[in-house]
Amino acid sequence: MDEAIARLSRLGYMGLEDESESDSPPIPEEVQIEDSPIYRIERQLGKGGNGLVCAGRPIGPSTSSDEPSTLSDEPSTSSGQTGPHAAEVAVKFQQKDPSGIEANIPREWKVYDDLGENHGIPLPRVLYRGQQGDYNILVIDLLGPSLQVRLVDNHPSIPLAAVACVAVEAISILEKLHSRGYIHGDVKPDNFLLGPPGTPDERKLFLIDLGLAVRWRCHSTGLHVRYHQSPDHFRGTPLFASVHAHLGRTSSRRDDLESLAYMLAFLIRGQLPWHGFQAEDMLICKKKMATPLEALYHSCPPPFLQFAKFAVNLSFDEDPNYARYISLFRGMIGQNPYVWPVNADAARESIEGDAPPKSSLLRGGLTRLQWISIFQEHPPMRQRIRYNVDNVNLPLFIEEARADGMYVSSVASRLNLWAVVMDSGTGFTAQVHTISPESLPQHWIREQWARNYHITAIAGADNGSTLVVMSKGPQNCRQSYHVANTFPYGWIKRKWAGGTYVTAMATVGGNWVVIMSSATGFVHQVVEVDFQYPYEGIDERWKQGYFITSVAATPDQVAFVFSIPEEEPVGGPQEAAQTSNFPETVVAETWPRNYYLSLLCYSRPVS
Ligand SMILES: Nc1ncnc2c1ncn2[C@@H]1O[C@H](COP(=O)(O)OP(=O)(O)OP(=O)(O)O)[C@@H](O)[C@H]1O
Repeated sequence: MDEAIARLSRLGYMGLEDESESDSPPIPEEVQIEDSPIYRIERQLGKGGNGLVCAGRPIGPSTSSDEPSTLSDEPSTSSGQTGPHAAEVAVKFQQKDPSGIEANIPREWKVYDDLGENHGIPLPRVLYRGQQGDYNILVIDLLGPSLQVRLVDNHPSIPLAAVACVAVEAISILEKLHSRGYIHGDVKPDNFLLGPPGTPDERKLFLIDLGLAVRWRCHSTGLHVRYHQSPDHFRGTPLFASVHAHLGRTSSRRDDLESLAYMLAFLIRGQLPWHGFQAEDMLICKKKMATPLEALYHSCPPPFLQFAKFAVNLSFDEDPNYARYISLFRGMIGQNPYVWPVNADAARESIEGDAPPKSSLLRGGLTRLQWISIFQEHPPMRQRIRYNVDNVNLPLFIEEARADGMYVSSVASRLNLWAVVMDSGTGFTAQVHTISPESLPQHWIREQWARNYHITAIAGADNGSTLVVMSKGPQNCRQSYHVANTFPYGWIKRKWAGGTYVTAMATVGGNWVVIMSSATGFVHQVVEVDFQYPYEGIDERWKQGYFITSVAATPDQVAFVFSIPEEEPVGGPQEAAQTSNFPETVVAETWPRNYYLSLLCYSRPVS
């Protein structure tokens, strides 16, 4: 993904001062780019993470007699005259990359280019663009106030029907943008503007700011982009971003619609339950996931809740049923939409779609994670499993199974008792284990490393004690571990770059412990981190050929590591189960099919 377009921890509101302001070169008093007229910069219209937008008035003639080249079929709001009565334009200043490393063309320009002419989306027309001094400058149609200004800042209580008008128009605009292969990526009240006051467009809704727009459909193949998650990559405005955006998932059409659902709740309520943690985008994400939609839309007319349910339950590459969403609001707009400050043309245009609502909801508040077990097909072998084992009985069980030719393959902990999986198909030739009462037994691990043992399983108890299992064979490897109180994705990524992969993972007393090894037999690895069981991420990764090779969870967060093995593993696809009791009955059902428990993890339910 393009790093240059990521905007972390953005303020999200026009009017808040940006500390970097003083470092920016001064905005020119006059602008002339390419063959444009000379524009006098008159006043600031808004300020975003990407630059400054000002009103400009043409005061001198264009150096060319040609009309400005236009990129849209929308009616012009500029008259072509110069002087005090000439129509104003909006001038967007974006500072050039001082390092000169980034190509000096803002992403937004490329998106406008790609959309070409006659795109049919209500965006401001691009009149001119070019560079002057330290700035990339885009001259576009001047529009009117944003929804933030028109409906929130200047309107103590917005009629619900007016918000319904916004809903239908915004859904229709997003549908048009999506149909051109793009998603907006930053849906929020600041980015929807009404037309200029006093013009026929004054109640028409426009979308601005394509700075974070990305393609959801590949230009050349027409295929949906591939699913991926980079947990450290956030783009958008935290207040309105979808939970998938917070979690660093590849953007798709559902993200714009989920942001729109939050925007509508914001217009109705004037704030959102996660207001106040703007900088801490992961806290916002947690709060979003923990807030039932029924609470978010409490005492709102049902169409808003219904739309939000549709939006947050869309899967990654599902086609949104825009016509159906619009039809939800039709009854609210009433017979005479002209009384509202925003047109609702889309409510009249659309016809209701037929697709029934999905019955299985992907989200609706936090799920209580408990036992997560992963099963893998394997040529017939012996497997023995014990759970609720205390520190005294653990060595006895392990010795007994060892005497029968089995080694520990996986361990987990629940309520300070251990669960142990032992089987005859590990390929290990020797094994040792220890229970350390507090944190990681670093000294013991180093001793075993010196004896050519490697960490092959690890579990942590709530009381901080750690069970570490180290094994020999079938091949030697170098290992390193990392302990952190947040999921250490940055460290993992750095180690991936050095050719090592995650081979074991646990959480101990709230800390993540991750073990990475060389010579793993993996050729690629990705992670899936979520605040609930990531059904969709697991399915997508399985479809892409990955296998789950590690899993661990805190009470409210779960991380899966997926790997592509060097050699195709023997056996069929993996299976995963999520159960509140120890998965004994699942095991009883899978063993006769030669599916064996390969990974196990327990997450304390959230109380
Ligand atoms: N064509 C326009 N007419 C009138 N005002 C505009 C226009 N374009 C932008 N603005 C004002 O400037 C603000 C910032 O514009 P824009 O979102 O394009 O900039 P940005 O730097 O990409 O912002 P952000 O980081 O918030 O996305 C808008 O919220 C709006 O108030």
